Amino acid sequence: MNQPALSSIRNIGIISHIDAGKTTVSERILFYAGEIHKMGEVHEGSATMDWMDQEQERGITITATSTTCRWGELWINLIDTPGHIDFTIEVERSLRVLDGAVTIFSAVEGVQPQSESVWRQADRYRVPRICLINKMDRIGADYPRCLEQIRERLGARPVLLQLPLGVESEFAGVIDLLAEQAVLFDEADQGRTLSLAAVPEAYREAVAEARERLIEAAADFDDSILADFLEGRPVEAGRLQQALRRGTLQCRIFPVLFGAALRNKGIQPLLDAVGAFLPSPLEVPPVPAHHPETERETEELVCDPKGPLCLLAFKVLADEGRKLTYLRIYSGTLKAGDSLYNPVRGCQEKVARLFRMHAHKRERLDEAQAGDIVAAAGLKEALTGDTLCRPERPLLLAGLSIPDPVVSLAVEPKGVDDREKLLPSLDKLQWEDPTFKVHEDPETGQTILSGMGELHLEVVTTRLEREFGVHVKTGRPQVVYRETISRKVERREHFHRDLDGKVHEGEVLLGLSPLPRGGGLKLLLPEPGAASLPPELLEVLRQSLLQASAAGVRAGFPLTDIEVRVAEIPFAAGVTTELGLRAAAQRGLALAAREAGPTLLEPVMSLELIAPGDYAGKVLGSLQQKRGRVEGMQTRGDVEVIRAKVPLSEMFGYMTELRSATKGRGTFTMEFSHFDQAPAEVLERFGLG
Ligand SMILES: Nc1nc2c(ncn2[C@@H]2O[C@H](COP(=O)(O)OP(=O)(O)OP(=O)(O)O)[C@@H](O)[C@H]2O)c(=O)[nH]1
Repeated sequence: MNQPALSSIRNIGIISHIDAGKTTVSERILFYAGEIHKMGEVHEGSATMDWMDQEQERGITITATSTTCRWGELWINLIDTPGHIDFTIEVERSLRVLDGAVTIFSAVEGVQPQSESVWRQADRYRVPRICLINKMDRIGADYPRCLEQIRERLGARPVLLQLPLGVESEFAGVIDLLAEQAVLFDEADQGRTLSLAAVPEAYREAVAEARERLIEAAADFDDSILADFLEGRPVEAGRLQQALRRGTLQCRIFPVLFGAALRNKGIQPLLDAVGAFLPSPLEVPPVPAHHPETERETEELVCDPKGPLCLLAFKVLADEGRKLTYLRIYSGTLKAGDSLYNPVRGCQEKVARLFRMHAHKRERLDEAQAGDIVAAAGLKEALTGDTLCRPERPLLLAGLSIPDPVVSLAVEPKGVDDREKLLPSLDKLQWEDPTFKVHEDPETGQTILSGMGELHLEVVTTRLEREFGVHVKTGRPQVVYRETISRKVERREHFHRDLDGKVHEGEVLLGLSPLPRGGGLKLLLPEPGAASLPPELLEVLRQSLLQASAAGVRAGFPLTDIEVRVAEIPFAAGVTTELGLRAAAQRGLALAAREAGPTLLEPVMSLELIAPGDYAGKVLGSLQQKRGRVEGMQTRGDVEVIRAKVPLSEMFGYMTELRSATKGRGTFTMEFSHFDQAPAEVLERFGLG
C-alpha cells in the first residue's frame, strides 16, 4: 500500500541556522523510522540526506532533499534544507510547499541570524512550527537564554512541552509535561530503546510550574480549559494537546522540545510531536489559483483527490542529464503517463514515471493524490515555480519569490572541449537553481555567472568540473550593484525611421521618480482599454521597459528604487509599430535616467561574527576599516558576538583574513540586508563620479 490516508500525511521541513543540526536530526528520523539501517554522520561525510559528493566533503547541505518515511500511522514527507544563506532559495521553495516545520536551534548558539531569516520566511508562508532546542549535551547549553531570544528576536511565543533532564554531559532525557513522566534514552543501542520513569523528586516543583505555563497557553485556545483551571479541576492531557495544536496551527504559539541529536536523544518524541501538533494537508488553508488567461478569476483549491488537478513544480534536479521534477500536488490525482499543461510556459508535456523518494532511492508509483509530495521523470520544460494542470482545466498558482543575485564571477573555458560544453552545462545548472544566472558581457564577450554569494558560485564551478567535466578559469568575484536615480524627471521620446519603404514610429512620455530604499522597480502603465494603444503593443512596451531596466542604463546593472510612469503613448494606426515603440521606450528610459542624477547602490550584508574576547578589539578595528557599522556586541562565555552591517564589496575573502587574525578561532555568517548608496570611488570607477 503506497497511498497514504490524507489525514496521516505530514509535509514538513527542517529549518535552522547552519550547523544547528538539521542533517543530524534528519538522519536519526530516517533511522528510527526504519528507512536506513545505519546512521551516517555529517562529520564523517556519510549522512544519507547529504548525498551530493560536495555536501559530504564540505559537511554542509546544498540541495534540499525530499524523502518519505513512516512513523506509526504517519507518512512524513521530510525536506532537509540548507542553513547557509547562499542557498536561501532552497529554503524558500521548501517553505512554499510544506505544511509545517521543525525549527532547530542550538542550545549553545541560540537564535542566530539565519534562524531569524528562515523564521521570517516561514512567517511569510504562515507555516506552523515546532522548535527543537538541540545540542543540549554541549558545554554552554543554555535553554532559558534560547527561549528568551525566541521571544525577543523572533517575537514568538514558545510553549515548553518538555523540560530537559540534566544539561551538558548530564543531559539524559526529557520530562514530558503533558504525560508528566520522564523519558530516558539508552545510549548503548543508539537511542532506540526509550524508558519511561516517574518525574524525579528534584524536578517536581519545576515541572508543576512549567505545566501551569502550558495550561495557561492551552487555555488561550479553549475556554473550558480556562474554567477548569480557574476552579482547580484537573485537565486531561488529550484536551491540552488539542488546544495547543489549535494554537500551533494558527501560528500563535510554538511548542518547544529538547534533544541532543548526535547523542541520539530526543528524536522519537519529536516525531510524535510532528503528528500531534503539525497539520495534515487537510488542515491547511485552501490555496488560491488563477485562471491563466483572465488572471483575475481565482479558485480556492482544497486538498481533494477528486478536485481539478493542480501541482507545483518546486524543485528540478539534473539526474544524469535527465530532469527529475519534485511536485507538490494541491488538488486532484496524478497518474504516471498523464499529459499535463504548463500555463507558465504555454506547453503540454507528459509525466513518464512517478516516484516516491527515499533520500537517494526511489519507489515507483502508479498514481499520487492531492496533499502528497512526489517526483516525476519525463517533464522536459517545467522549471522551479511552474504550475502543472490538465489542459482542459488551466489553473495557475502563485510562483516563488526569487531573490536577485548580488555576486558575479567571469568564467573562461580552459580548452576547446570545455568551450563546447560550457553553455549547455550551465543551462542544466540553471534548471536546478533559479538564483543562479548566466549572461554574456556584451563588451568583453565573457561568460558571467551570478548568484547569492562567493560560496554559491564556488559550489557551481566545482559542480561544473566534477559533474559535467568542464574546466574553467575564474575571475575575481564582483559585486552586482544596482543603478538608481536621485531626482524626478519627465521626458518625451519620439522615434521615426523609414525602413524598406515602411515608416516605423513610436512615441512615449515617461515620468521617472526615485523611490525610497527597498522600493524596487515600479512600472505604471495605462490599463489595457484606457490607452489608445492596442493591448499587444502595450505588452511590447511593458517588456521593452523591463528589459531596458534589467540591463541598466549607465553601468550595466539593473535599475531599482525607481517608479517609471508611462504618461502618454500617442498611437497612429499603421505608423506606430512594434519596432518604433521598442526603440522609443528603450532610448527614452536610458536618456531620462541619465538626466535624473544616476547613481549606484551597493549590497550591504548583516554580519554575525564570533571571536574570542582577546581578539575583539582587533576584529572591531578591521570591521571599521571595511566601512562596517557595529550594531551590537554581546559576551557569550569567553567569546564576543559582534553584529554589524558591512558592504559586501569589503567582505570577499574575509574568512581567511579573520581566521589568520584570530589564530583560526574567529568565524562569521552573513546574509543580504539591503542596498545602500555606493561610495565615491565606486561611482568614479563606473564614470558616475
Ligand atoms: N554535541 C553535539 N553536536 C551536534 C549535535 N547535533 C549535531 N551536532 C554536530 O553539529 C555539526 C552540524 O550538524 P549538521 O547536522 O550538519 O547541521 P546542519 O544544520 O544540517 O548544517 P547545514 O546542513 O550545513 O546547514 C555536526 O558536526 C554535528 O555532528 C548535538 O546534539 N550535540
